[in-house]
Amino acid sequence: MGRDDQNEMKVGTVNNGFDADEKSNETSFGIENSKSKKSGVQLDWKDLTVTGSENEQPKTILHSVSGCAKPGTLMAIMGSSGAGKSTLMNTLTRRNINGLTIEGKVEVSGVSLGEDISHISAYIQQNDVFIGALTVEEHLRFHARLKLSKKSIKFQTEKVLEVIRIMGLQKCAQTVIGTPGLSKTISGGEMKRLSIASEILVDPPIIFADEPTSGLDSYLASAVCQTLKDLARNGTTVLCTIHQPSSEIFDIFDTLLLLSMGRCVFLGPKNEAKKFFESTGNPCRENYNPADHYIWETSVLEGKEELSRNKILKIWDSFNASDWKKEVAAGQVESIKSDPMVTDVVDEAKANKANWFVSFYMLLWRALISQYRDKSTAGMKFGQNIGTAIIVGLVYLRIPWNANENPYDKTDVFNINGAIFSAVCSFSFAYLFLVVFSFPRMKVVLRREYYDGLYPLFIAFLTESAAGLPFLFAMPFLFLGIQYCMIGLFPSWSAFWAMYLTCIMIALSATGYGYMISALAPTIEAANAIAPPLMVPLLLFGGFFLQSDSVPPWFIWLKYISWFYYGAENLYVAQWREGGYCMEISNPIQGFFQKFARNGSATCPDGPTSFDDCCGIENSVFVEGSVVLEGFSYKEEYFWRNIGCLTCLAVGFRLVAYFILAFKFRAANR
Ligand SMILES: Nc1ncnc2c1ncn2[C@@H]1O[C@H](COP(=O)(O)OP(=O)(O)OP(=O)(O)O)[C@@H](O)[C@H]1O
Repeated sequence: MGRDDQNEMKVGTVNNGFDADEKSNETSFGIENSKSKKSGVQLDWKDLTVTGSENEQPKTILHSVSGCAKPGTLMAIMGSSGAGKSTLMNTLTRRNINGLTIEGKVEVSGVSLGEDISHISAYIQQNDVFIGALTVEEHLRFHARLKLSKKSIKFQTEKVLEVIRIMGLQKCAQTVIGTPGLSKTISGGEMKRLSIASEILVDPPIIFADEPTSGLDSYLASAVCQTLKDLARNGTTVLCTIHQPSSEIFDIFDTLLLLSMGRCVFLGPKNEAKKFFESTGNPCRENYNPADHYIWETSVLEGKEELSRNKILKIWDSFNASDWKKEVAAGQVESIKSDPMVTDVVDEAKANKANWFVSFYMLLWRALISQYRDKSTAGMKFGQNIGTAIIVGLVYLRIPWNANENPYDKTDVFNINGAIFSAVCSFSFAYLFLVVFSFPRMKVVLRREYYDGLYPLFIAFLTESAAGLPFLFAMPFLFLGIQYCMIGLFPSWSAFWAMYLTCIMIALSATGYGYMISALAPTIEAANAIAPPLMVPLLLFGGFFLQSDSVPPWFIWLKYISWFYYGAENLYVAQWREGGYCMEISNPIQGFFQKFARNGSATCPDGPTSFDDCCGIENSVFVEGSVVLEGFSYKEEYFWRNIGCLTCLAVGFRLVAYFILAFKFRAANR
């Protein structure tokens, strides 16, 4: 069978038709039985022993668990809390296994896939994770573009509409998903259905569902399980952990895997479990929910721990000696011959994944939509910038500079330097805090999508940085414009553009540092706590508070990674390289000597005039801006060197941030 045929078959798994053998799917969301079932794959796990550690002592979580799940069946994985359900699911899907030692084999139709199992399976996790700003349909389109990238847009669109119909999401297709706790969201049931919809877009041969009914009412829980059953009926192998299902929901499942104390105490057809428990001397009472009975009988009861453990071990022994166990072993033998179709499906899934360009485009699209829709945050960022500019402007308010009518005087020099210092500080803090929560905030989504193989990490990082650029370019323009009007900075276009370029570079460096902190911090609270102490040393050694020469030698390196150091020098240079100020001289003799001492540097901008008539102010001399720069040891010729250094910082901080993220998201942390 060619790949296209296989694909046609997979795509055609949902069509109009109804299998009379099956129970009516009146509560499902509407997957109808396929006329042509896909061939499907079998999942086997053999002698899985999983060891973790507790109080630095090794702890066996799963004890030689074996089993198989056949195509076309819906398996319930049940057990009391702590029985090992999630560990088994994680081991099978190769997720969240950091710190665990795993022995044994997991095979898909006889092929050991390792981490590639993610290409052939879908994992519907317990917590639904979405970017809240997207609508239901946009979210599915995003997934379709990344997972079915090699298919035409028409195909992707049809697939999206199909899963919307299958999962009964038509009513909320255009509704924004929302963020729990922050904004109005679609309902819990709709979220769960959307999670399933995003996973079945590619029609995976295996579906793992971890507690898909948690938090749903009985009708929705039953509908979700029936939907999984319908997917199974069409040839998918479905495994589902479930907690205390009602008898109606339990009835939907085909097979039961019961875990207790990390041991498989039953695996077989659901209806046979009753016989098995009877055979162990623990029959289920009439009219009692069998699922509750099985869990109760295999739970370690408080106050009767020893008794319960002995009983569970007896049940385990009975199962190991039973025909059901033999059947499991026999079922596994069938799949020992590897099926080459499995590697074809994996290759096809990999080939269908988006390339870097499409991934970048889609992630950028999603990030920009999120920014655009999140009006309150965008408004806050905008308001914070404008507000800061106005406050600094009001504090240092001054009529614009004019060579003849309103030249700077000594107080203006002091104020303007203060204003520039305040601007660099407020600017830096504002931009750093603009991005410092990025990764803790998107960590959950990023983690899930990256480990699902949806896109490479560096693309996610690049788009996160790129999405903020319009803001980074626009805001300094507005900020500087306001400052220019209110503070009366030196009014020349060359000074303005030099300041604008420097402000952009400061913003890029500060955001780079922000991304670094963001990548380091595990939570939003941690990012909030560590950002100021990590920024203050750069501010202190940036040259405002300590002259460069007096920086202690062991802190000297801090100066070189401080954007304050390069940025402030450039802003002062831009302000003072063209202008100057008028200094009143109360004593003409003192003025003469000052002028003489400066070797003629105190002159009027319009040419030499008498020192007592500078800039139209009597008894004053014009002091060139270079004198102000000299006071700070700033040099005009360092302007481009500083821009170069700021560029290195902006890139360098981002690279460090990326490497921190890559370390956190390494394969061993899956
Ligand atoms: N990484 C780990 N290191 C050490 N012990 C672990 C680790 N992961 C899980 N455990 C322990 O293994 C046991 C089984 O955990 P698991 O989460 O698989 O149970 P569960 O059946 O899914 O429980 P629940 O229904 O409450 O989610 C628990 O006692 C748990 O504390």
